[in-house]
Amino acid sequence: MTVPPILRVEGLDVDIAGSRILTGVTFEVPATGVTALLGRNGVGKTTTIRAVLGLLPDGGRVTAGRVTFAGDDITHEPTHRTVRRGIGYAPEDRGVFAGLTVAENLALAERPGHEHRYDLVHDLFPELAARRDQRAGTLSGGQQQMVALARTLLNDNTLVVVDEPTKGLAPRVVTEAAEVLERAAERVPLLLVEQNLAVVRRLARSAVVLDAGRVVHTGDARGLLADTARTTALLGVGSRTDHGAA
Ligand SMILES: Nc1ncnc2c1ncn2[C@@H]1O[C@H](COP(=O)(O)OP(=O)(O)OP(=O)(O)O)[C@@H](O)[C@H]1O
Repeated sequence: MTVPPILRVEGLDVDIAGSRILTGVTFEVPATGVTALLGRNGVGKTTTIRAVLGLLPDGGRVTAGRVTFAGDDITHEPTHRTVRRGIGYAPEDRGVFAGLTVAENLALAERPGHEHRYDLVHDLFPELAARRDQRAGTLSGGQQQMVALARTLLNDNTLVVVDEPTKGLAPRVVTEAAEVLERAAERVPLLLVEQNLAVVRRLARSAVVLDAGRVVHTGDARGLLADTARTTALLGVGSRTDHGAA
């Protein structure tokens, strides 16, 4: 029996401030494993995620197409309702409250009516348990990324969206982040925006590639990355490559 995708994006057009940013974006996220959303800088990866979550900036709107989550149309739904359906989101800027402790940052993410998986979070991130009373603003970038991920795993989400989790991290920390993402993906499907191709190679089963606001490739991630010429053509030589995910 084929398991239906957890997320389906069909023919999505998005305008921001009168400019067309996404055109006919169509892809599916399987209900298990990691799906990588790839592409050069500025091609529309974050906009795609934000459109799914109802988080487009002022002046941004979905002008055509449909987003379906677990079989339900969520296209024009407010973010709080979409999130309550079970989508966790770790944004690119991590969204950590610097003045609050680790424990307070986690508590803020608790969603009424959901089971809170502190057992899972402390198992995946023992360091956060040890640093529970430390202000989040004094954590390293890698530790703040852990807080952002931990918040998405605390509630029993059925999809977690992670935007550039390894950006700006030292190679050793990238490896740690990749390990945590790999373990998280055993529990919940991930839609992952990632420019470090070693991380993508390690984690992703399928890949969606955007270029200039359009999908230019969907399919098996490792097959794509094994084809150097195609990878270079689609992602450019400027993509961060094989640092720190081994
Ligand atoms: N608030 C906004 N106002 C105007 N244009 C925007 C806004 N947000 C995004 N854009 C434009 O939309 C396009 C896609 O941006 P987006 O951030 O989605 O790309 P990206 O693939 O995530 O890039 P990066 O890898 O640099 O994060 C860019 O041309 C960007 O300038």
